[in-house]
Amino acid sequence: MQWDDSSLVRAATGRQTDGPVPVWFMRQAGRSLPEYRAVREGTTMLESCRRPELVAEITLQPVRRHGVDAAIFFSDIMVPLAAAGIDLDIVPGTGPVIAEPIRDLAAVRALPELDPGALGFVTEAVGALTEQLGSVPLIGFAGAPFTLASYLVEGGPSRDHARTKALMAAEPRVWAELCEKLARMSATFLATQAAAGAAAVQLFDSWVGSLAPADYREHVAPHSAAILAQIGREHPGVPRIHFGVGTGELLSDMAAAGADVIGVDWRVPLAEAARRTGGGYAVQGNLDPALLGAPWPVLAERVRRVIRSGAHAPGHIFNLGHGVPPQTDPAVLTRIVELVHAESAQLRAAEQAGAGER
Ligand SMILES: Cc1c2[nH]c(c1CCC(=O)O)Cc1[nH]c(c(CCC(=O)O)c1C)Cc1[nH]c(c(CCC(=O)O)c1C)Cc1[nH]c(c(C)c1CCC(=O)O)C2
Repeated sequence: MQWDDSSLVRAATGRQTDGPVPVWFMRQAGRSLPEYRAVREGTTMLESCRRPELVAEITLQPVRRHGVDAAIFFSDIMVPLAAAGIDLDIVPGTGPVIAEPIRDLAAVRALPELDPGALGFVTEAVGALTEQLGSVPLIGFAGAPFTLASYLVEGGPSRDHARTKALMAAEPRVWAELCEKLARMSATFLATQAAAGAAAVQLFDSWVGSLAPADYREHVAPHSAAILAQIGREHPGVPRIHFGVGTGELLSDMAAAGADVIGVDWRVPLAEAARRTGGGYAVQGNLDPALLGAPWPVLAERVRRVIRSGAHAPGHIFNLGHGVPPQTDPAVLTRIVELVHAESAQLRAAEQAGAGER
């Protein structure tokens, strides 16, 4: 495939070269960029996601500006649910809001299925993008069932996911049926992107870190695994990144669910994440986004620390530990890309030579 030799796909599949570590940022497209705010003006989030030309433009903006090694498809984890006909909105400053929260079997059974034909706008945008991106790989993505279910059950964003966890514990069969439906929608969304040319995919289980490992294994992992397995079967050349926040205790289970790359937030050093997942997985991360406002010398040293730690995994994709905060000065992101490109090969080699001596 066209992107097999890209630094991103090589790092993701255990074929990292001795060249620079690939770098991209979660939420690299978005409100930190003035050019994003300009083109989004007057168009709602969901409507923006349905316009292929706008999606392509927004996806390309951070690639042009920062020189990152991958684009991430501009969309949202809620887009396939909206395309299926679930009544929801994405409210600026709040996040996804569901008109009628899903809290019982009848509501789960009444949820529509996603017709792949309803995702024509995705196919069109990904197709246009893969042409315009040339050698730069496009990352497709979807939300994982737990994170999607949390929005559906709570009705909107939530800090503790209390209703979601209560439903999972008290009504395991309702929960399973809900997650099976969501897994089918996300798998369709991901497979559509991969079929149209995405070079890699990321499954976002952003809020799953609120679960204990036993609950994750019993009630969540099988559903995420079904999505990752379908991509592995249908698109064997497309590496799968599996990411969540606060997942230090879940990393090995999230890797075992069928990932090629384990996404790590800032709480666990990458070398430790590699150890917890048995040393066989590439890692992605994990600069603390809170440090983007720190003075450059401080930030630069943290960037170097992340690169050294990532050298202990078979592959490393540099990223933040979570998304770019909207107030970020975009010039700082460009500077990080330059630093990773200029210094990572040497830092990695030195770290690996040092590890060999110990
Ligand atoms: C939990 C989640 C959502 N959406 C997403 C996740 C998982 C990633 C994560 O953990 O952050 C995934 C997502 N959402 C968006 C992307 C696009 C690509 C990129 O990363 O650059 C991706 C990968 C665009 C977006 N999705 C959203 C925006 C902001 C909308 C705007 O600009 O008006 C963008 C650029 C809206 C959204 N959608 C969601 C939230 C929490 C928000 C923010 C609400 C707000 O603060 O306004 C749900």
